[in-house]
Amino acid sequence: MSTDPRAEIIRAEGVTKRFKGLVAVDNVSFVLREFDVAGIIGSNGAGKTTFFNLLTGYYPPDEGRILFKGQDVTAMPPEQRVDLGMMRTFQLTATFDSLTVVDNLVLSYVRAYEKPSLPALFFRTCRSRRHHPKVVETLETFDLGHLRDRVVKNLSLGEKRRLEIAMSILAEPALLLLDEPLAGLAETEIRMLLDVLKARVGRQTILIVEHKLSHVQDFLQRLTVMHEGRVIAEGPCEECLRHPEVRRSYWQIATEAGEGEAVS
Ligand SMILES: Nc1ncnc2c1ncn2[C@@H]1O[C@H](COP(=O)(O)OP(=O)(O)OP(=O)(O)O)[C@@H](O)[C@H]1O
Repeated sequence: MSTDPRAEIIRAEGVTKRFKGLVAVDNVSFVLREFDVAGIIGSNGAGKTTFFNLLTGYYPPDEGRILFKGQDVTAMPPEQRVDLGMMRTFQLTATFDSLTVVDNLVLSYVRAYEKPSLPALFFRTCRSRRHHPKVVETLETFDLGHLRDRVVKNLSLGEKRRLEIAMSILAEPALLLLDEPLAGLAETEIRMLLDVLKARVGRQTILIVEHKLSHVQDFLQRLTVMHEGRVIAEGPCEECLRHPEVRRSYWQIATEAGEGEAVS
């Protein structure tokens, strides 16, 4: 029994997911508490994205269960989990590409705070919320002001990813899940995004799947390392990276992250 007084945000209990003969996630248990900022790493095919998909409801587990803020959500579809406060980004971005940047932010704001009917969302509410302080502040924080009226399909990958994360943070979800948020970004964009994420530490519960461990290591409080569907190490980053099985299975990424001495 844990003595940590912080509220539990998400708990996975012995979850397993099989694809035909392949066990993609193998009996994984995992807990995140309020304001934890945690990362999941693992080599290609380790099961990270499948585990994300189990947490967020894109797949039902074959075994085990998922609890969100104490509620069993194992059979709940993704959109209902979003309504409960679980928000994720994707490796490939998920934005409304035929709308402008500001209208994407407005949709995120309205969905999170006003929950209108769909026609109201598009025809009435949007225009009147373009100057809402939360929307304006988010444009500034994410350096999206100059792109405010740009149609999203004309943005670069980095700009789109920034927008997607801005949309998620604007909604202030109880749990923010980021699937490789830095993939495909230039160094300056990475630095900008990391500054925004660091500013959320202590204010938001965040789970990040990220290959570029060196970038996120200094603000992750906890790391979970997966290999062939299993959790092989969990705890503070340095401790995990010293773990013998991690050193065996994960040395390429650890080396990329500047951990060459520790794992050679
Ligand atoms: N829909 C699916 N159907 C069949 N097999 C799948 C499916 N999704 C994932 N897999 C397999 O499950 C295993 C885990 O994949 P997953 O994408 O979760 O790993 P990952 O750690 O996220 O890898 P990467 O870092 O390459 O994204 C892999 O062997 C993959 O081929």
